[in-house]
Amino acid sequence: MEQTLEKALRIYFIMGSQNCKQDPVSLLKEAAKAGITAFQFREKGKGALTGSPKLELGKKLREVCWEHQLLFIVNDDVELVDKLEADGLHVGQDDRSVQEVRDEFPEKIIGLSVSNSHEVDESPIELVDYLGAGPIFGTTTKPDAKKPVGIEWIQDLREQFPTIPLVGIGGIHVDNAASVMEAGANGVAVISAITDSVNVTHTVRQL
Ligand SMILES: Cc1ncc(COP(=O)(O)OP(=O)(O)O)c(N)n1
Ligand SMILES: Cc1ncsc1CCOP(=O)(O)O
Ligand SMILES: [Mg+2]
Repeated sequence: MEQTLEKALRIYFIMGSQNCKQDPVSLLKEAAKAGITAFQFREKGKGALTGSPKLELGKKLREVCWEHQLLFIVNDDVELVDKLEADGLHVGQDDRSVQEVRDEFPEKIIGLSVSNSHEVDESPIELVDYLGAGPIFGTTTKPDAKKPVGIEWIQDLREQFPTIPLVGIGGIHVDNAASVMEAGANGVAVISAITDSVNVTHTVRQL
């Protein structure tokens, strides 16, 4: 990966088969051609694949990322990182600890979710490569999401960490993505903005 992580996280598409009304591989291809800059394989929740079907889908999605020089990040599933030769792993506050995953993957990109100051205070931020901040706006995509924190949370994090790569997540769509960037984020992480779009190419370009 030649470009900086900040630039690579600019349009960060997250998805699993459970989010898709169409074939996930075709959807990722279309989004990749339209200009997404990173992808997170998040096969999780109602209807998600497990075991070898999950692995096989992950391989196909990874191929698309390789073809388009997109970052390929795995959500939660530590076991899949090496199996899928992923560029990195995203963990939240209730997942494997940052210290453990950094010990296991010294060279991989590690992203961490932070939703409030307490989580920041309790997290070894110096061990992670980027932060996922949110949910910024209301979302129905993640049923167990915390309460929306607003773009003020991006501003707070940017003030506290002037240089860390930072993406906003949660309820981000074409009409509010600019406000997240203006608050200090390097990128927007989106699921339904793209999976529910009737014109993926147009949506990605607008984002
Ligand atoms: C970029 C990014 N930011 C935040 C999250 C959410 O992670 P987490 O809180 O662990 O929730 P799940 O996605 O695992 O349900 C993310 N996945 N990506
Ligand atoms: C995974 C995740 N983490 C916080 S909100 C969220 C869901 C984001 O989905 P959407 O972009 O559809 O609101
Ligand atoms: Mg998680």
